[in-house]
Amino acid sequence: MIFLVGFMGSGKSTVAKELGKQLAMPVIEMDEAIEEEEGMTIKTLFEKFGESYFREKETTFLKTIKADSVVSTGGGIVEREENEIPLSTGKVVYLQASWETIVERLQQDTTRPLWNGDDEQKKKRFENRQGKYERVADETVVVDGKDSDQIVSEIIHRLKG
Ligand SMILES: Nc1ncnc2c1ncn2[C@@H]1O[C@H](COP(=O)(O)OP(=O)(O)OP(=O)(O)O)[C@@H](O)[C@H]1O
Ligand SMILES: O=C(O)C1=C[C@@H](O)[C@@H](O)[C@H](O)C1
Ligand SMILES: [Mg+2]
Repeated sequence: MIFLVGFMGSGKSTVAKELGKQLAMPVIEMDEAIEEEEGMTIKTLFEKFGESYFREKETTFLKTIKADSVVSTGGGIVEREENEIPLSTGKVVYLQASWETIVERLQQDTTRPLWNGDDEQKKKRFENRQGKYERVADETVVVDGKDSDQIVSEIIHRLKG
């Protein structure tokens, strides 16, 4: 199992697709799976039931993953300490993006419920998460200025070595 972790916009979904292809492994997109299960977008889920409801679903879903796969986790997977147990059953790869890269990529985004409010609030969340991603990571790959092919090659190289 390979778990990709990182902040919103770090490229987990994009990289997971390519990595799955190259390693011939199935890809699990946690956000999409939860949206399917709940029959609504994450944005609506947050609006209707709040963040803690979503976190509950996220933890439950994470625990059910059994197949050897590339898992694109939600950006907030490190918000709950108990998620570290299922994460530790696989290799955790942290896609580390700078604040500037995240802002550039998500400038126009309106789909992510926690990508709202003022910049200071968003940056605080970003900074607060850094240590948490590092704590769960087996490998950290810096993604700034790299395309997804480069990132995928680097992940494969690291996991082999
Ligand atoms: N290496 C890259 N270089 C440039 N743009 C990228 C790269 N990887 C992803 N992107 C772009 O950045 C945006 C966010 O990428 P993506 O959805 O893969 O992030 P994510 O980590 O899955 O985010 P979330 O945690 O919110 O699901 C997308 O518009 C995507 O096309
Ligand atoms: O960073 C976060 O807390 C989130 C990231 C997304 O992947 C979604 O899981 C959701 O929007 C929450
Ligand atoms: Mg994603």
